[in-house]
Amino acid sequence: MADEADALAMAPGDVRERTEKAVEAMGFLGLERDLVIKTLKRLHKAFEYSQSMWDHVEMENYRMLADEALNLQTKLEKKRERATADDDASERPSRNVNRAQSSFPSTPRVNSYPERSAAALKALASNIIQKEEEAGRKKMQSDRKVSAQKDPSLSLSGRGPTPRTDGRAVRIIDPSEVTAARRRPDNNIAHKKFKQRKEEFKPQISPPALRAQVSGSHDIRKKRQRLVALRELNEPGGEAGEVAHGSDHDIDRYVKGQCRHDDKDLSRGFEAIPIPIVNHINSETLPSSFFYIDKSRPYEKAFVNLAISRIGDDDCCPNCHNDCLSAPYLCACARETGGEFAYTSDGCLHRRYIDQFLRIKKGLSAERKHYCESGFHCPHERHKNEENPTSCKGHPVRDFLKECSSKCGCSKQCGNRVVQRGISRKLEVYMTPEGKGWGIRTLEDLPAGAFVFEYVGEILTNTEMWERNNEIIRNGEGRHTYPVALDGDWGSEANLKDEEALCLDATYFGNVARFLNHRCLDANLMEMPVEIESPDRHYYHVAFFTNRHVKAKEELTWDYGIDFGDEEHPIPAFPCCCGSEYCRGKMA
Ligand SMILES: C[S@@+](CC[C@H](N)C(=O)[O-])C[C@H]1O[C@@H](n2cnc3c(N)ncnc32)[C@H](O)[C@@H]1O
Repeated sequence: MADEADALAMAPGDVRERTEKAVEAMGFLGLERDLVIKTLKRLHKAFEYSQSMWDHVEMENYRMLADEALNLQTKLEKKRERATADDDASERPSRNVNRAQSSFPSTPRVNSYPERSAAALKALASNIIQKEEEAGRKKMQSDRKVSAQKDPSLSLSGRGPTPRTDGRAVRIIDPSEVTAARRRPDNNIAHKKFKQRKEEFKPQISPPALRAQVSGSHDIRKKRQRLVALRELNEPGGEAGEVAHGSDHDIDRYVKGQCRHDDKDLSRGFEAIPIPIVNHINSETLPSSFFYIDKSRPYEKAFVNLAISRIGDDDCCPNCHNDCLSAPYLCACARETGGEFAYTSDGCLHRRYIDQFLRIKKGLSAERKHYCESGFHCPHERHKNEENPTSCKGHPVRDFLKECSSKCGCSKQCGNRVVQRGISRKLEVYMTPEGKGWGIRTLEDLPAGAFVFEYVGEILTNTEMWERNNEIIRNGEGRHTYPVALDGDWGSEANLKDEEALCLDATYFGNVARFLNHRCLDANLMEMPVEIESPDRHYYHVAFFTNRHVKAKEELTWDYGIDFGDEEHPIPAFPCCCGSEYCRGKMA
């Protein structure tokens, strides 16, 4: 029974349901969904991602959540006010995280809800946790006394809380102690506001009805649904139990969807060919915080304009039929690639692109570079040291591939539509034996120039990406994000703002390319920028092609272009174990 209750608390469906209930309850107070989700994340973190957070959140009609949401609202309002003031004072907001943190003014605010810092919230949570543990210990001691009287061999004296299979300690909650620990003086504004709003709702919803709506814990039907969901999650490949190790992103994840990886097909049928997941090395499973998507999507603020009206008559071939490659004339879509299509009739990238790539890699051809016009406004450089930015080190000039698009008259099978048709090669995600974590290998021989996959992820502005990285640094998670800058055209834009420059991040949402490992210099894949829907090259596709023949079962690799010696980079590079004779990132 105890196990069942425990497992119930960990079921992702349960977390999602509880999140929704909390959002709904706060909606009655006029608190917005985004704010509530953010607050839940803060609480989640403050409770060290323990599922016991939910018990506290749901107590007393979500009183704690209402308090914290109002705290956060005040904080965000203050931040917005400050940002507006800063905007007036200077044109560009600060990007240096460390400085931004330390220079946060702490001016008291009049007529606002008292603000609580993350540290204070953490202190509050640890106070509650301590109380719980104390209560748990007391309860265990008394339980032990009873059990010892019944069966002396069950005595666990001196061992502390019972370890769970997931490594976290079980906390036995005594609600009366917890409530006492959280009780606040009567002049608690949030509580008053909450009570007042509850009064306002009285005519429409009686307190028991509200309670049923916001909690559902007494609703037998809901309980049964939870149990069914739990049973499903306990099937092989399910992720029951993983939630206990969740991060800040968990709540987002449960709001956005569930991540259950199917060992038979990572893509859940979204790709034409299934992508199996195999692990013959250890017992690790794929990260549950990763969700497979087959097409890139903007995260929040990225401006991606794919309007048909932006495709000019010169950028498409409306008069073509079937296959542009076998037409007796060269259509407009070949003009972009120098009057020749980029693909051969067997669907591979033309040899000239591979040769050019290899020449550049081997240093035989000078890499052409674009330099940001004003030098010091390079998005790559300016965040490193805002006070004293380094000048633009140049962006490689990329030869874009251009595929036929929605305004072209050819068919989906046209030879100039390779990347947009998606993955067509047999691939496998597997646990690498060299300690690189998961990797990708091909299950079939691939000729040179074969399209393998594109890099799919969330489309973020540079600002959003830095915020995401900084959050990871602040949380001391020691994790990496997996962004790829869409910098193919940065060099041609003067004063490109961080709010406009884009990148793809596949850390949480992405396709199989997210498991592509790095190899120094002699990797077998090369990346190519591809223009499909948008001729402006602000947003484009990053496609991977083989640069040589690759044998079945070989790992697919890419040279990330990491500068392993870059000490200014806020996230240290991983010690490389690519095994290449040209390795630049080996540990000493
Ligand atoms: C894009 S992910 C690739 C998938 C990753 N291996 C995984 O298990 O999720 C990049 C991360 O993989 C690991 N990695 C990639 N190439 C590596 C290499 N050559 N040596 C060691 N670790 C590597 C690093 O941890 C890096 O941050």
